[in-house]
Amino acid sequence: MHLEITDLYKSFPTQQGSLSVLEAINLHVETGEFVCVVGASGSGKSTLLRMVAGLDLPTTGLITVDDKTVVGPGPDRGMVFQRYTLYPWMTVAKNVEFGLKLQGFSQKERRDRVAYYLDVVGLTAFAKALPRELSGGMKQRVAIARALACQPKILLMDEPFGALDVQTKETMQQFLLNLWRQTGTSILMITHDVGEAVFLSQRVYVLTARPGMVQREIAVDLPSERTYLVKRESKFQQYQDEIMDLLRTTEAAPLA
Ligand SMILES: Nc1ncnc2c1ncn2[C@@H]1O[C@H](COP(=O)(O)OP(=O)(O)OP(=O)(O)O)[C@@H](O)[C@H]1O
Repeated sequence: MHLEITDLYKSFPTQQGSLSVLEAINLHVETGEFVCVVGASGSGKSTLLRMVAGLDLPTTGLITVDDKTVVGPGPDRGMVFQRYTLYPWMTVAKNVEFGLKLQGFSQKERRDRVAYYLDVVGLTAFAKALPRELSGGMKQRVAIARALACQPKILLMDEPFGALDVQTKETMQQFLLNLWRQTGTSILMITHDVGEAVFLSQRVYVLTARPGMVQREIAVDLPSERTYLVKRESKFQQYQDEIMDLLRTTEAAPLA
């Protein structure tokens, strides 16, 4: 898997004229990498991820996955959003199965994959539960299982733990890190939580405030087997401080 974003610009038409949101973005993710993009609110992080998902198109520039240009959504990219996007009337198992049905997998293949990925996220016992019976963290685990069930080449995550309380968030970060190590999935995640980015990723792209440009690319040289204890190490703190300082140095351009 090779995701490449080349010279990407994105602007939106507004009543005051064109609003430039992203400029000159160059970014890549390789097989099995965990990469985070951090930036201030409004720096275009969600817009960037939506374009990688094929839900919106760049104004200029190119996004490719394995040399194929992204022109719309596809099963090679799985998406997990901040807000729970489960179908409330479907059981956990049916939610995970949904994308597989759309893709025309046989009943047996669907059953096998649902069982496998519910096990991966530790929710086998909740297969028949409805989303309203689950905690926030559990709902996000279902959303992750649903995305993984289609066996995408890359998982795209938009602030997946942004709506969770601090403790659940920490549990989910550890869960995601273990899952990433077990499955070898490539992950591109956006977050405004700097500590989360350092804890999870191998590389971090730091965006400037709007318009978002890549201000710095930072390789996180911490062991890949991490627990919360790594957050107490001085190296972790140094990465966190470096990124926070970068974020402080830029201010958003005026809206008009
Ligand atoms: N469809 C749209 N039309 C016009 N402007 C838009 C549209 N989508 C996003 N924007 C603007 O683009 C800018 C970037 O938005 P985006 O949601 O990508 O930022 P973000 O970095 O993800 O922010 P946050 O961290 O607050 O979620 C914002 O100023 C937003 O108002």
